[in-house]
Amino acid sequence: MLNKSIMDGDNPDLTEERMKGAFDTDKMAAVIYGSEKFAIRRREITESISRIPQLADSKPFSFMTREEKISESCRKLSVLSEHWNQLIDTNNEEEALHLYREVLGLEGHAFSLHETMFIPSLVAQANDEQQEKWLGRAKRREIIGCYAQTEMGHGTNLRALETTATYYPSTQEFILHTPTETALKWWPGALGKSSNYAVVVADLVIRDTHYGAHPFMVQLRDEKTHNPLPGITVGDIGPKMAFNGADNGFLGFNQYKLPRDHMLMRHSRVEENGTYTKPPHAKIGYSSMVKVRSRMAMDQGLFMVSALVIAVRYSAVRRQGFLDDKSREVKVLDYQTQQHRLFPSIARAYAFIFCGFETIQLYDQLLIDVKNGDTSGMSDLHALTSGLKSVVTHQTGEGIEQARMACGGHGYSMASYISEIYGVAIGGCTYEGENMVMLLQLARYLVKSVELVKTGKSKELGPMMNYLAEPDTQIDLTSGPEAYVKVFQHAARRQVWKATDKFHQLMESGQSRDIAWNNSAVELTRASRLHTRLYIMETFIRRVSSISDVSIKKVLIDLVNVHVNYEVLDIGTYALEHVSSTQLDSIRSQLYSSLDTLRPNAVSLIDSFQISDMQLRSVLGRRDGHVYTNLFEWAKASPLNQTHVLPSVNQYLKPMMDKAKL
Ligand SMILES: CCCCCCCCC/C=C/C(=O)SCCNC(=O)CCNC(=O)[C@H](O)C(C)(C)COP(=O)(O)OP(=O)(O)OC[C@H]1O[C@@H](n2cnc3c(N)ncnc32)[C@H](O)[C@@H]1OP(=O)(O)O
Ligand SMILES: Cc1cc2nc3c(=O)[nH]c(=O)nc-3n(C[C@H](O)[C@H](O)[C@H](O)COP(=O)(O)OP(=O)(O)OC[C@H]3O[C@@H](n4cnc5c(N)ncnc54)[C@H](O)[C@@H]3O)c2cc1C
Repeated sequence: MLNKSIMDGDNPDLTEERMKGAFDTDKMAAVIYGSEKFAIRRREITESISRIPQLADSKPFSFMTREEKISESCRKLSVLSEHWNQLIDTNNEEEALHLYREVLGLEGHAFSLHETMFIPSLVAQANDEQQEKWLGRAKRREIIGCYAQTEMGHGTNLRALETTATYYPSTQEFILHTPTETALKWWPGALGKSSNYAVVVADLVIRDTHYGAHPFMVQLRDEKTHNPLPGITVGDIGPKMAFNGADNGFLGFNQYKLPRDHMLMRHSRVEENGTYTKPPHAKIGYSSMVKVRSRMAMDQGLFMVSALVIAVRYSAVRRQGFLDDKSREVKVLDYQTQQHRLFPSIARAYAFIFCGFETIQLYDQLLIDVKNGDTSGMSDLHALTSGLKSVVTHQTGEGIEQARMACGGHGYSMASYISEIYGVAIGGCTYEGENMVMLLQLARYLVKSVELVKTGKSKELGPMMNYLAEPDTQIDLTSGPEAYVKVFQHAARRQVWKATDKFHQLMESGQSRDIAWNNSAVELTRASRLHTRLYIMETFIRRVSSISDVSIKKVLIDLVNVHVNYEVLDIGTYALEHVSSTQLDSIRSQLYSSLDTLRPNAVSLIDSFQISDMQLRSVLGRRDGHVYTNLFEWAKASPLNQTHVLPSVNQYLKPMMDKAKL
C-alpha cells in the first residue's frame, strides 16, 4: 500500500485517489520532515496522543467561546504535564512543537510564546549564570514566560520604545517604568493572563544616557497566587481576528524595581558601578526575532498545507457537474480551474518547508558562531529571513484563501476550519516584523550588494548574491527547471539594479538618503520579493535534485514543474523583458500539462504531511472523507440547536409577529 492512510470504510472516492498515488507516503513524509527517524517519531507521538482520551477536544472547537478555548487548552496542558516524558524527548524542539500542534492546534495557548520566544531568548541572551538560574525552571515549565517587546505606540521602530530600565548604582537596581499610555507593552502572546515571567525589552538608561533596546528577565506575577506583583499592570488586549485561544496582553510598570543581574547579560553588560559594555554586534539583542523568522517558512508552509489537506480531500469527494461521462457527476478536483487553484499552492508549501529546514539550520549554526564570538553571519541571515518571512506569509495567505474558495459554500463554514487557519496564518504578515518593513530590510542588503558590484568588490558578495554580478544570457527554456531559475535571476537582477539606480539617482538629484529611500521603496520591495522567490525556487530544485528514491523524486519533479511554470507566469511582467510572449504561451501550455500530470498524486501529496484529524479540526478535511454525514453531525452540535425555540424568539420575534397579526 503506497498511501498509508487507506482505511476500510473511508469514502470510496478518497480510497480511489489513494490507490492512484504512485509513491509511498511514509517515504514522502521522511523527505518532508527531514529524516525517516523524525517522520516515524511524529507518527508515534500522534499515536500515543490518541491513546490518551483526555487530550481530545471536549467539544467542537468552533462552538467554544474564547474563555472556553483558553480553559480547554489549560486543561489539556495539565493532562500533558502528566505524560510529557513518555510522549516526547523533551530536549527535542521539533517533537515538542509537533506535540503542541497535535494537542492544542493553532489558536494559541499558555505556552505558545514560552517555547518559541521565551526559552530561545534565555538561550541566546542570558549568560551562563543566568541560564543556570532560569533556563532549567523554564524548560521544566515551573514558570511560564513570554516575550514582551511591542508597545501600543511602537512595534516596528524599536529605537523608539518608551519603556525605560534605568540603572541606579547606589541600589544596584534597575527601575522599569512605563512613562506614557503608548509605552504600555501591547500584543505579546500569553502575556495577559498566563505568563508569570517575561523577557521584557526596554530602553536601557544609565546616568541619563540612553543605550536603546535591551532584554530583561522580569517576574510579573506572584508564583503562589499568580496575582500581578505590586508596580505591575497586566491584562488581556481583547478578541482578535483569530488566535483567540491566546491571551495576547498589555503590560505597564510603575517604578518597578529589578535586581541588576536581571538584565540578560550574555552580550552586553552593566557593572555594579554602572559601567556599560556594548555587545559585539549592535543588533545581537534582536536574535529572538531572527529565531522566529527563521522558523516561519516551515510554520507557514504547514499552515498552508493544513488548508490544502482540507481543500484537496474535499475536492476529491465533492461531485458537481459533468465532463465526458454524463452518467455521473465529476469530482471537482478534475476541473482544470480547481487544479490551477490548488496545485501551485501544494508546490509552494513543499518549497517553503524545504526552505524552512535550511533557515532553521542556519539559525542554529549562527547561534553557535555567535557564542564563539563570530557575528559575521548575522546580516546575511537577517536579510534572508526578513525577505522569506514576508514572501511566505503573503503567499500562504493567498493560498489559504484560494483553498477556502475551492471548497465553495462549505469552505465558508467554520466546519471547514479554513477561516481560522487563514486568520492565524495571516497574522504572520504582521508579527515578527511587518512585511513591507522586512522587505525593506532585505532591500538594504540588496542595495549594498549592488554597490559592491559597482565598486568592483564582487568577491565580497554574500551567499546567494553572485547572480547580481552576472551578465544576462540567452535562455533556453527547453533545458529544464534551471532555465526557469535563469528567468528569475534575470528578472530579480534587473529589478534590484533598477531600484538601486533609482535610489542613487534621487540622492544625486539632491534628495536626502531617507527621502530618496522612501521614494524608491515600492521598487525596492519588488526587488526583495523577486530575490526571495528566486531563493525559494533554487532551494526547492536543489532539495529535489538531492533525493535518491526514484518514485519520490519523480513526483517531486512533477511538483517542481508546476512550481517553475506557475512562478514564471506569475511574474510575467518582469519575465517579459527576458522571454518572448510566444515563450510565455508555451510555458502556459506546460503548466496545464503539468497540472494534469500531478492530478493522480494530489491526494497522496497532501496525505504525506500526515496531519491528524485531531490537529486539523476540520469536518470537511477529515481523513475518512465522509463529508456530508460529518457535516450534519457537526451542525447538530451547534449550541443554537440544543433547543427548538430560542429564548430570543419568545422574547422578541414572536411578540413582534403577533403584534403584526393584529
Ligand atoms: C503554531 C503557532 C504559531 C503562531 C505563533 C505566533 C507567535 C507570534 C509571535 C510574535 C512575536 C513578535 O511579533 S515579537 C515582536 C517582533 N517585532 C519585530 O519584528 C519588530 C520589527 N522591527 C525590527 O526588527 C527593527 O526595529 C528594524 C525594522 C529592523 C529596524 O531596526 P533599527 O532601527 O534598529 O535598525 P536599522 O537602522 O533599520 O538598521 C540598522 C542595521 O541593522 C541591521 N539589522 C536590523 N536588524 C537586524 C538583525 N536582527 N540582525 C542583524 N542585523 C540587523 C540592518 O540590516 C541595518 O544594517 P545596515 O543596512 O548594514 O545598516
Ligand atoms: C498575532 C500577533 C502576535 C504578536 N505577538 C507579539 C509578541 O509575542 N511579542 C511582541 O512583542 N509583539 C507581538 N506582536 C506585535 C508585532 O510584532 C507588531 O505588531 C509588528 O512588529 C508590527 O509593528 P506595528 O504594530 O508597530 O506596525 P506599524 O509599524 O505601526 O505598521 C503600520 C504600517 O506602517 C508601515 N510602516 C511602519 N514603519 C515603516 C517603515 N519604516 N517603512 C515603511 N512602512 C512602514 C507598515 O508597513 C504598516 O503598513 C504580535 C502581533 C500580532 C498581530
